[in-house]
Amino acid sequence: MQQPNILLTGTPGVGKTTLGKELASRSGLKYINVGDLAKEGQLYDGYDEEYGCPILDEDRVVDELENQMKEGGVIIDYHGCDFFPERWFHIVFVLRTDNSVLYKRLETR
Ligand SMILES: Nc1ncnc2c1ncn2[C@@H]1O[C@H](COP(=O)(O)OP(=O)(O)O)[C@@H](O)[C@H]1O
Repeated sequence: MQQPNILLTGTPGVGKTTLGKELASRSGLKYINVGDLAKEGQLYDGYDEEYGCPILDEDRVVDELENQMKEGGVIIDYHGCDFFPERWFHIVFVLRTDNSVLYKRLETR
């Protein structure tokens, strides 16, 4: 039977990376941080001057991940989710935390 694909999404600082890595180490599933993947492969399409960050090339990210997602057993970590094909995931977790907690966490970034 194919192993599940899991999406962990939610606002930055909410705990996706922490949970994703822990889950991967306990389950043997593969953890993929989309931000890191984009950085490694330079999967960008321009630069956002307003936010001061590169713009993710969503189509190239999807192409890059397609084969692994077909195989299964992948935990995806990303704060966005609207550009991922729905068919990829067996379950989606939207992590949430109190805004005051989040604020303190993001202050240190
Ligand atoms: N369940 C948790 N309880 C307390 N602190 C947490 C928890 N999950 C994550 N953190 C802390 O919050 C910060 C942000 O977590 P991180 O996993 O990097 O979030 P994200 O990947 O969503 O940006 C880190 O300092 C981490 O140690």
